[in-house]
Amino acid sequence: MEIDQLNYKCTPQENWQGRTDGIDFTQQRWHQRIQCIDLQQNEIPSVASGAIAFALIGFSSDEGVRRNGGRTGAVNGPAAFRKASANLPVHFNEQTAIYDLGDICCTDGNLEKAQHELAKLVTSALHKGLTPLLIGGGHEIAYGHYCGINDAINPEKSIGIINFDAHFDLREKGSAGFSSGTGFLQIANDCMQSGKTFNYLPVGIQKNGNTQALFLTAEKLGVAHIPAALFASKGQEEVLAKIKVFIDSVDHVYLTICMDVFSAAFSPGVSAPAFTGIYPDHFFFSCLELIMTSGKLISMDIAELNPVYDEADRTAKLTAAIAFQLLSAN
Ligand SMILES: N=CN[C@@H](CCC(=O)O)C(=O)O
Ligand SMILES: [Mn+2]
Ligand SMILES: [Mn+2]
Repeated sequence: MEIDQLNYKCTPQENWQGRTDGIDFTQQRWHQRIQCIDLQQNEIPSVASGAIAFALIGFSSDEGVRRNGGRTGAVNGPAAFRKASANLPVHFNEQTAIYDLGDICCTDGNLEKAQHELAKLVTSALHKGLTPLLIGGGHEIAYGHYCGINDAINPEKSIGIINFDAHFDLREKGSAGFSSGTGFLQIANDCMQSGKTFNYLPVGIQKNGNTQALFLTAEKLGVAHIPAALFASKGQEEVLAKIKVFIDSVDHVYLTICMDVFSAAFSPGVSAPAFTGIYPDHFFFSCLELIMTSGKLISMDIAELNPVYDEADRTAKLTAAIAFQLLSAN
């Protein structure tokens, strides 16, 4: 595929370094399995039908958070993620391939261009039969990611967006332009223009992280959200039931996880920490399980990992643990 070199950085294979217990498959860790592809030299590998392959793609951008007046640093999220996940033990099948396709970068303030390059890469990876896992970067990753999915699928089919996030990210374009807080309103507007239904389920929403105006925008758009408070044990069945009903109502699911959905105790390395956020406990992982086993998950991302504010790498390690779950199901 054509990729603008100004927006692209391949991952050198030697960046995947870690502990080596042995070379037998059962002894391996991620750094021994992940294959880096330089998209300026090589095509995205095709996947044989029936085989499973994931495309790891970084979105190295601070621009959306900067425009949104937040704390920058997520530009180095993809690098922190690779470092934190290199030693993860391999629990996927020997036939499963994981390609690191490198980073789409925004270095010149032109966020729209970087999102466009990201969308093109996502579309190409999906056309080749890969399942993308994107690592941000700010939550401006979502708009580029969605556009790429939308371009890849049969236009008759619907996309449902499940967003684990403390925030709606349904802001109007600000004086600095579109940002990390506007992505889902941009998608809603695109849907409106093309006559598509906007299927959006924000999960883990905090009252103390969103203005009344944002709740009203969600209501006007017909967006039903799952509040963080419902993650308390008495609400858990309802959370699972609501996610299931949403999945049943769409053809494809795009999963996006904003690392600030978690309590700041677990996820301090983000722009806008949620002090009353959800816990990354077994219940959270059972929500992921429900989505992963639906057979509808087309593409996923994890956004807002910001190593500048991380403590003892715990947000990076949590991001890695979520990716581990997402990639180890088969
Ligand atoms: N992607 C983040 N969005 C949040 C950030 C909130 C904040 O910085 O306090 C938002 O715009 O609402
Ligand atoms: Mn967000
Ligand atoms: Mn958020």
